[in-house]
Amino acid sequence: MPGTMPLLEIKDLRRAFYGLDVLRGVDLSVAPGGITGLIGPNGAGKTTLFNVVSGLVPPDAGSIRFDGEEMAGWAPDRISRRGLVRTFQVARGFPKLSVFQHLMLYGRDQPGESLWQAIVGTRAAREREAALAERAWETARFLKLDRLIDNPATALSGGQKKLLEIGRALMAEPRLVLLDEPTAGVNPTLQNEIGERLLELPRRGITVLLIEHDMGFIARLCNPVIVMAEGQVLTQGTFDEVRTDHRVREAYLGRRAA
Ligand SMILES: Nc1ncnc2c1ncn2[C@@H]1O[C@H](COP(=O)(O)OP(=O)(O)OP(=O)(O)O)[C@@H](O)[C@H]1O
Repeated sequence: MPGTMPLLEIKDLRRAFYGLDVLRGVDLSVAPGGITGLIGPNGAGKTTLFNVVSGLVPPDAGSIRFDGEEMAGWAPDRISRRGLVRTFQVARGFPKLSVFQHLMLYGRDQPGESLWQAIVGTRAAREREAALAERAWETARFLKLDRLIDNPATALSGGQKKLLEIGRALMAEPRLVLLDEPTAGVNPTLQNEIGERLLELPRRGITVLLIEHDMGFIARLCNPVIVMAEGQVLTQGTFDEVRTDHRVREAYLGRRAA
């Protein structure tokens, strides 16, 4: 939308590893309220961009403004408390915990909660725990994981694990979620299911930026689509615009030929 302040605005973001320039001056912005796709050939720097934006890897240079606030170089927990949360390509987890426990764990680190209150079991802490449990249930229902809420997370299928990973991000009450390949390795039925859930997020006030290699999924969900290649943003537009852009084709073909 013209005139709308971007929710996320990245300028000239740079990061190298052992002399290899992986992010070579990334400029992009994400408007609030939609699902933006981030695509590009393997090695383009997409996951590294997520790592830097979420605070896992500090940038060498550049600016990351979220909702108008500069957060380049901040620690991950400070960033997520501000409402910018990411998921990982390979869902990480704790083998012994149930779906419910996983969700509760990720809802915890909220402003206003103190460990001391939790230890002494004040009324405020009990109320907070109850509210958190309600949110865990609501999140599980939203993702259709409620039937499985007491199961160990390890017993979930690959696709259900992906849903749980999204659920953990939602427990942090984000305003922006970065999803790294939310449907990689998932069967088509569950992929559709995940897509349907994601389409709901903007209606709940959650903006989405997602990396995906499945172009059908990108076409169905994402507008705009940002294309990265060799550590920079190559172009952006609707899926059809970028699909027919010869520079995008060359970037993909170039990598395959390499
Ligand atoms: N911590 C690191 N140490 C060294 N090199 C790294 C590190 N993180 C990323 N790289 C390198 O950065 C380059 C870009 O990787 P990145 O994973 O960001 O690309 P990508 O676009 O996400 O690719 P894919 O689509 O395959 O996931 C790769 O050459 C990778 O080896």
